[in-house]
Amino acid sequence: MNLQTLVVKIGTSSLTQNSTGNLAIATIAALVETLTALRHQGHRVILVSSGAVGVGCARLGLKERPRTIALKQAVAAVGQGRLMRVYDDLFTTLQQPIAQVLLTRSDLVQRSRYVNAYNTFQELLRLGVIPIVNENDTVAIEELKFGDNDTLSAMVASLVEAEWLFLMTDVDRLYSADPRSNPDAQPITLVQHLDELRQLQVETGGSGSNWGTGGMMTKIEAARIATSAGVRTVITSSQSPRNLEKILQGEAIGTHFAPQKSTSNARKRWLANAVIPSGKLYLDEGAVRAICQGGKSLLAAGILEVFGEFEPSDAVQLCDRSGREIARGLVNYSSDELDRIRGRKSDEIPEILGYIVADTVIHRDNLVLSGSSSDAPELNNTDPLH
Ligand SMILES: Nc1ncnc2c1ncn2[C@@H]1O[C@H](COP(=O)(O)OP(=O)(O)O)[C@@H](O)[C@H]1O
Ligand SMILES: N[C@@H](CCC(=O)OP(=O)(O)O)C(=O)O
Repeated sequence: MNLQTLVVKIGTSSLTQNSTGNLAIATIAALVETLTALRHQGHRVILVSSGAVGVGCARLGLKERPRTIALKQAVAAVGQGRLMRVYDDLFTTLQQPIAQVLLTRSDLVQRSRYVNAYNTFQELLRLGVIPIVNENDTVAIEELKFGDNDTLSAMVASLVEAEWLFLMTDVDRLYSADPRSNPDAQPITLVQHLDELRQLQVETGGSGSNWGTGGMMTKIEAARIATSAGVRTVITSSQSPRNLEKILQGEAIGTHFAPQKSTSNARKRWLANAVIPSGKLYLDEGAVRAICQGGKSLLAAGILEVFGEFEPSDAVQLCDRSGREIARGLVNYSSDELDRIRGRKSDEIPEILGYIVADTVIHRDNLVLSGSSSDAPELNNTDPLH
């Protein structure tokens, strides 16, 4: 059998009972059995588990999700420990070692911490451990949060170069609208490209339970991140974890999102998926063409407008005249400097600024196309991860 890296995400609505918020023990036990079986078959398995806030609420007798950030962070601290205790008891029964990995967005934004997280996951997987990942809710600050575990799981799948991301939830697949409120909603089984969902006018609604967050919206965003990193993504029911094995054997269960051609360059994957842009550059048609079709670096001459405040080495979005993002990259100049040199030739930079940092505003090595990063010509791979 083809041994693969699998990231499995399970949401609060599946881990807890909607009416009481208590743990759904049977679901968790079935999941633990399945993941252990997949491990024994030789697959490398990572579980991204929500539930800290939900379990914390149940433990403290709170009847709804906390609304203030401080309360949510406190409740998550109560719930995370209990959740891990349950997982450890069940996995230990099957002699399967696990590890707790708590991440915040800032752990992936900074390149050195991203590489460090990558190395830690590789060691855990090499040791045969199933890492159980959650957002570090207790310390995550608003601007540096994943905010939902669908996004977190997609970023983890991209980080570890997984073959599969399974988003296990309380519906069996994606529908054209929320099946709870629309009995006529049509099931969607295969999405070759996310543009199809726009054409089908899929409604993503809110969460189906009192405890889940984001509903289908965050799952589709997760599918976008994962598939653009080359990870096949499946939305499937948490009620039948054994289905994961059937899906791996080729059965068409759930909604499948086909992987897109992705860059093999790990640094570019980090740039495309993990960094948070601090600004935006609007480019003229010539610059858009040079970047999208020619695989060229960005020069100051092609920049029309500069938005946001940023420093050299920060990430920015590159947009065409209409504001559509075409690429992301790490700048050689600050926003103040770019405001002064935009639209000007590179040989004019020393005269305008009194110095020159680089001929390019963004070198092609630090640039990745949005959507299908693979369109950019591949470069020599000098990345420490490869
Ligand atoms: N188009 C759709 N197709 C399927 N489910 C949808 C759709 N739009 C909204 N939903 C709702 O999304 C819910 C799952 O999201 P959520 O409660 O956030 O789950 P989780 O806790 O697993 O992340 C479903 O119960 C369903 O009611
Ligand atoms: N980190 C949070 C999970 C937030 C979240 O995304 O929840 P869900 O939509 O149920 O996957 C927790 O453990 O409660």
